[in-house]
Amino acid sequence: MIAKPISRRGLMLVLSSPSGAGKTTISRRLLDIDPNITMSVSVTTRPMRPGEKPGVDYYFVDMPEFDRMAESGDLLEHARVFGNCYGTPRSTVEQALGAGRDVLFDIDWQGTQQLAANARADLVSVFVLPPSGAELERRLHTRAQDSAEVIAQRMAKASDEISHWAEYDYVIVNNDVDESVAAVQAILRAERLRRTRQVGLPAFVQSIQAAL
Ligand SMILES: Nc1ncnc2c1ncn2[C@@H]1O[C@H](COP(=O)(O)OP(=O)(O)OP(=O)(O)O)[C@@H](O)[C@H]1O
Ligand SMILES: Nc1nc2c(ncn2[C@@H]2O[C@H](COP(=O)(O)O)[C@@H](O)[C@H]2O)c(=O)[nH]1
Repeated sequence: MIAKPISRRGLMLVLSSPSGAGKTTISRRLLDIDPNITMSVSVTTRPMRPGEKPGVDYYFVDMPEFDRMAESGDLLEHARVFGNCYGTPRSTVEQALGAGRDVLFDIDWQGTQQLAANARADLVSVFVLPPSGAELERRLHTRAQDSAEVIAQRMAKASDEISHWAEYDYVIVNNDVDESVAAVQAILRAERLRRTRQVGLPAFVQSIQAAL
């Protein structure tokens, strides 16, 4: 007889990195191959980039709306990054976790610290490093979505961002996208098997013992 899957708590998988290291690229690939993951779509006051879709890449809001959400507790975490405000809507995350789904976050170190302070047991954090500073700058230019001024501003902040690498559970160097995606999948696989996340284990073990 094949046993029913053991129920488990969903986890919060956070990817952080300096801008341009590849979080979005890795996230999209993970979402394509793993149906158990829900992406947390953030709200932001930053202008929409060419090709971005509202409600898919971000919920684009103005500053008064962002302040209203932050003040009414609608955001699980929020931070100012590169002069704009970003935050994670609470409701999607809570619904997904409640349904035993994993939630993927593309957020910075400030947001990760807030999640760690409020929900450490559910958090799995991964810091994505670029192979080098020169390659990081090349990627920001190749993406061709930000002005030279915005790229210069993000490069100027890269060292500060990277200084938070040691606060994360895992660190990967995004040299090759396939390898990075495989590394994050391996992390996910192990973290899903943690005893404390498998909330259906006591009942399952009891059912085995009862039949012995
Ligand atoms: N391993 C890789 N090798 C080469 N290019 C890559 C790699 N990973 C991502 N890229 C490219 O680098 C650019 C930046 O990637 P991406 O937008 O995923 O970065 P990000 O970390 O999400 O940035 P941001 O924080 O600004 O949102 C994109 O053009 C992407 O195609
Ligand atoms: N603390 C949070 N950081 C966020 C959130 N959404 C995105 N981000 C981070 O902002 C920068 C810039 O993103 P970009 O899309 O403008 O390039 C990047 O480091 C993201 O990880 C959020 O909800 N909270």
